[in-house]
Amino acid sequence: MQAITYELIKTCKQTGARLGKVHTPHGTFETPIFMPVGTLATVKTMSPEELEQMGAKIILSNTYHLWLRPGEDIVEAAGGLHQFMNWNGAILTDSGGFQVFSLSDLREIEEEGVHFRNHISGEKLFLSPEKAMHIQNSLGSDIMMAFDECPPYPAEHAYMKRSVERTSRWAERCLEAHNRIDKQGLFGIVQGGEYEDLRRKSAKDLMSMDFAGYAVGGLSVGEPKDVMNKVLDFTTPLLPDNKPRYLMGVGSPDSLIDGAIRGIDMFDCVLPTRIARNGTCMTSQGRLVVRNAKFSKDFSPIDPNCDCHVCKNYTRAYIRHLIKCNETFGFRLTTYHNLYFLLKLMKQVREAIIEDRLGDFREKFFEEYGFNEP
Ligand SMILES: O=c1[nH]cnc2cc3nc(NCc4cccs4)[nH]c3cc12
Ligand SMILES: [Zn+2]
Repeated sequence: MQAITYELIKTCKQTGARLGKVHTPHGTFETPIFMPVGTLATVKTMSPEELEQMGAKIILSNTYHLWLRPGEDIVEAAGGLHQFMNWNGAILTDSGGFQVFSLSDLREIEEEGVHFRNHISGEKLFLSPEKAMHIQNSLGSDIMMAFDECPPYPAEHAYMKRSVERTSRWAERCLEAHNRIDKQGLFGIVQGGEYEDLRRKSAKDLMSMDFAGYAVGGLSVGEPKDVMNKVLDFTTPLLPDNKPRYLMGVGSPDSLIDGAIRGIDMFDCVLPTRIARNGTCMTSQGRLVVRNAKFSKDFSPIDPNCDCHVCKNYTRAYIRHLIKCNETFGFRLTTYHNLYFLLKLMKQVREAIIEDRLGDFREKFFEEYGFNEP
């Protein structure tokens, strides 16, 4: 029995968005959904209890980081990642390829795998499809990602073609190495950059291999938003209706809505937690830099339209004070609110899909948030 199954509930009549359910060994979640990122086995400054309280159902963690520190053997000895970090919801782990390219130098890509330098100790390391699968098996994540190459943006068509062909061969090797079908689901990652012919080839290759779900990779790497939306316009329709579709690394409110409209079910991004730690909050009226002096005597909540625990109990003046004094509690408050804001946004997207009005919702949200698109 597959560990991960997808149930299509409804498609929005106004857009290409769809409401679905993903069943995992650690619970079921509705989609479209946002997944908070917990790279080092913690969603920075949040406790698992707070994540549960705010409605998070699935979080992300990183194979590369946990392999380096504390080591997959220690996580396995703890009984796996869920036990180690005391998180009972679902966990998805990225496979490490992207992190190697975005964090390490001295990278050599070969057919066998990637040689690189540990970005902390400087020692030489090697990661292959088989090794990435072994580490994820030890971590015990519910959803594992195939080992892929995410080429830089932009990339020549010739390079991208060779890269897609190798990523397809690596995907095959990941499937062969994946031996816990009943406990862990494996998603393939579609590459191909902005080239429709290569996206078609990548999707066709991966769909012939029958993964539990499909990610659209190679995006949110510096390309303009209209390029991302164009790639999604011709890529998501290629993917099967009965499997989850995951857009990697996307997390700004406008991109979440535009990705859902184009048929994406799952999103992750470090944005909400990263900007929170420098005192920037997402609100229904746009971004608010709460450390700004103009909020020093502002005793209103971060977002008057937000019903989160932070907005009910704390003021901009107090949070600004904490951030200015570099008090950890201040970062906890901005992080909690930002995550709650995106989780609630996706709940509103799901409601709009049920009522066939996601296009109207987009227009109203964009206008209030201040996105310049009409
Ligand atoms: O093709 C991909 N393959 C596997 N993991 C990814 C993660 C990704 N994360 C982003 N963007 C978000 C970022 C996070 C840090 C720097 S960019 N784009 C991504 C693309 C990929
Ligand atoms: Zn709030």
